[in-house]
Amino acid sequence: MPTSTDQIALWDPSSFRNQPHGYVLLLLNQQIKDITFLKYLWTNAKFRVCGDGGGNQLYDALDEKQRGAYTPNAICGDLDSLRPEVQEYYASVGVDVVHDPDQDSTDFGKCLDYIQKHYRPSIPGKLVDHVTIFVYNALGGRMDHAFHSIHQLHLAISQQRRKIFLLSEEGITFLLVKGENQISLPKEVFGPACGIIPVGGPSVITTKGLVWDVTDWETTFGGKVSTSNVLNEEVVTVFTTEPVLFTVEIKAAVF
Ligand SMILES: Nc1ncnc2c1ncn2[C@@H]1O[C@H](COP(=O)(O)OP(=O)(O)OP(=O)(O)O)[C@@H](O)[C@H]1O
Ligand SMILES: Cc1ncc(C[n+]2csc(CCO)c2C)c(N)n1
Repeated sequence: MPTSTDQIALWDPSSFRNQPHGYVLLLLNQQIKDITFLKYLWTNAKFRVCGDGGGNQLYDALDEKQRGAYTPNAICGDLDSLRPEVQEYYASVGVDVVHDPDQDSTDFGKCLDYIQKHYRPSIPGKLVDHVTIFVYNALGGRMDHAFHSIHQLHLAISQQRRKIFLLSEEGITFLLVKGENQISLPKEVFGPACGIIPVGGPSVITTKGLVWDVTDWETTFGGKVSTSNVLNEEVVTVFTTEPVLFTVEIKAAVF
């Protein structure tokens, strides 16, 4: 869940740049396109987990000299993708390698369970009531995996203590909740292109801060969907009757 004040859900997708109480970085199994971006995310994160073959991707993206500076807290999954030499290396440097053979749940889900069990966000003198998780490389590969990632965003709404952002070098995607959402989108980080996608079924939305704003606009697949929209302000407000996906480009200059 986002931070909320008086029923307004507040979203800060640029918090991967610097977050006072830290965030969790979850690395999935897709090729790392830009290691500079991953290193940037890594440095600001407080806790890092790889989903199964995500461990191979990390291992392969770094040379021997750099590898020791980028060791995750854990690698979790059914471990059918993690190569033996990669597993051996990370186990030997103290990474918690967790094998869960269950074939009714995904490595992504197993990683979220691990994070819930092992990571408590903290900030001195302040109550932190949710965990922010940036998931790197959750979209854009196999379509069933991409939809599973979107499914995890829906699960996170009912699991109120979790706020998940799916991000890559290209953009960031997250699920807006029913009601009013206020999204902070600094223009040096995001844009111009964005979209609002009714992944959970028909919804009625009202927006403020976009070039093509809409009012009481029914959105549904087969009806109308706002893609190729453009940011017009640094704070965008979306009122929605059902959860809808918000997606926005990240500027390469950020990292
Ligand atoms: N091509 C991809 N696109 C998007 N996400 C991916 C892709 N490949 C893997 N993932 C994510 O990374 C996690 C770990 O991937 P890995 O390939 O190790 O899993 P897997 O258990 O072998 O997958 P499966 O059995 O579904 O093929 C997956 O649970 C999935 O969330
Ligand atoms: C209805 C149904 N569909 C697919 C799977 C397969 N499956 C889902 S998660 C998972 C593990 C992937 O690492 C596997 C193999 C299932 N069990 N039940």
